[in-house]
Amino acid sequence: MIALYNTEQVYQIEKAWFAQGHDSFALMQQAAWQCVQRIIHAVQQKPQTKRACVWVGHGNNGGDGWLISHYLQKLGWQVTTVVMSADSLLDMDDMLDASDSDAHKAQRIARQHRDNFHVFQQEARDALAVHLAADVYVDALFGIGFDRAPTAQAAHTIGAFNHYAAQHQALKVAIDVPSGVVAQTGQVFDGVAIRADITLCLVARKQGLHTKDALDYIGRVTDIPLVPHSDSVPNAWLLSQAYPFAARQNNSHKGSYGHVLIVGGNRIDGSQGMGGAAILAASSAMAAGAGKITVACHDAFHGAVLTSLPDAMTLDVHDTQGVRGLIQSAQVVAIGMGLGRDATAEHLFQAYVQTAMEHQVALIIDADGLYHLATLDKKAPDFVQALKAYAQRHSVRFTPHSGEAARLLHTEVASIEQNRFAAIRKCAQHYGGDWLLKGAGSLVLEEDVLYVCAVGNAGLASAGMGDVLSGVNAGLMAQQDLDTDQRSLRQAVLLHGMAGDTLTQTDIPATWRIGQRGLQAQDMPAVIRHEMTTLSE
Ligand SMILES: NC(=O)C1=CN([C@@H]2O[C@H](COP(=O)(O)OP(=O)(O)OC[C@H]3O[C@@H](n4cnc5c(N)ncnc54)[C@H](O)[C@@H]3O)[C@@H](O)[C@H]2O)[C@@H](O)CC1
Repeated sequence: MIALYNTEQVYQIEKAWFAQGHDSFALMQQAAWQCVQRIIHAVQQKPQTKRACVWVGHGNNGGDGWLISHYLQKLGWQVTTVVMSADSLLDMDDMLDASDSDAHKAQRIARQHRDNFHVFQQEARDALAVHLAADVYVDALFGIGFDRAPTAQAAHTIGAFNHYAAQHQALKVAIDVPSGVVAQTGQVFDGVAIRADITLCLVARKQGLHTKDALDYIGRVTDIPLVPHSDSVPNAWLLSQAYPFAARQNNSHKGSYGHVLIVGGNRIDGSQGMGGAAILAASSAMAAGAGKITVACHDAFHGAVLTSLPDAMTLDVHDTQGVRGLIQSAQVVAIGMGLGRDATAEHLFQAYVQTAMEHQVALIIDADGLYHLATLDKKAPDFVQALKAYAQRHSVRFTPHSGEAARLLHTEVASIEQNRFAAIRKCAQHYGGDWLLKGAGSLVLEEDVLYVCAVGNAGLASAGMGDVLSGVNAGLMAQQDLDTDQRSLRQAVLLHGMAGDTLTQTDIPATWRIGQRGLQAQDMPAVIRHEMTTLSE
């Protein structure tokens, strides 16, 4: 797994390196030289490619850019350097002094050899355009220092970079982080960021590159580690490879693979029903290998459940005595998918979770279950505290998207989206247990270790996909013969994402292939089964 770092950690790694006596400007030179090597490698199929347009900002990322301009120039490339703002320009008559920043040293070196650059001005953008023909566009405007909404100047420069790079069909190479992407969080403000083909990530892989908006801007990421830092503990890990499954014992029976109880699929009188949520969860739990499934849903949906999944048993979700009895014999209760949000559903949720805790049954709380949990956090804090204490000793998984997480933390969705890494940690601190924060580049916090999921695609953004994920989660958790990793929350998230990717790949048999648009939750269970098989071979 690739280690992911937050920006403070990256600055810390650099600081520790300098504290050992290494020179910071030497590191910048090394960074720039290695970037140049990667750029040359990227265009090796087109040896005639020797025109670059390098856009530089005023921080150290810009320093990298000045040196990249200089080195490419030395290698015989035709280079145009575009400076974001005249404020960062040095007076070349001033002598170099000891207090010169690395970025200034870099600029000085580049300009001493060839004092030729253009300052970007939005008003004079068309006049500049004649100088901007190039095969490679290098983005050295901002790196990890970019931490807020862009100023007008920054936004105009980023916009112009994207515009002219597209006009010249240039390869777009971002140095360290595409400018406009916040390396800490993956956030992009109002779509203003460089759309890179390649991101050359310096020192350590930034956590924000793999989640949220960043996924649309990073292109292919290549690491340039520069300094050894294996002793630094990463903030998160990038998940891309599921664990293989062990073969089943010959001498086993359905009881060996666990009993999943799905509690959801309710219908509130006078409103629409949500039986499909329970059906999707149950089919997916079965596809993930659970031994037995019972679906506790509104009895209006029992026929539909049995039609689509004859292997399941059904029970009325309002039959509290019956459901409580079944909870005792289940390995896992997955509760909330289409459970409804009225007072009766809230009462059922609290009663069933209470019973699961009394009988030490593993829990997955999703969808309307999370809605009730947020309400009970205010209304019945003792219950929520008891669940938190229970989650310290037993497996409890919470699987919100940003909206549900916002409700659970009694805040706005925007504040979750601003920093999903912080939000998932807050959720776990408040409620205990293991967490999945769904969305592009889903985050998983399991046993206090943070992961970012690198599989899955926008096709999974459709109704019912969360129910499928809860089912996969429950199905894996129920199988006691599997080891901890194979039953883990991260394994469920990977399986779900991999199934989505398989369905939308272009190089698979036509019978399986579905595009991202139109991919349906009901397409998933069969492919989840296929992924399980692939992982078992
Ligand atoms: N010597 C070193 O420490 C090394 C640093 N390196 C480079 O240095 C970069 C980090 O440099 P810096 O810390 O100087 O940061 P940056 O160069 O990323 O940007 C810092 C500047 O951007 C401004 N800024 C931040 N957000 C803004 C916004 N929204 N709109 C407009 N201006 C904004 C800041 O006020 C600051 O002036 C790395 O990403 C990497 O590219 C590499 O050269 C490796 C070695």
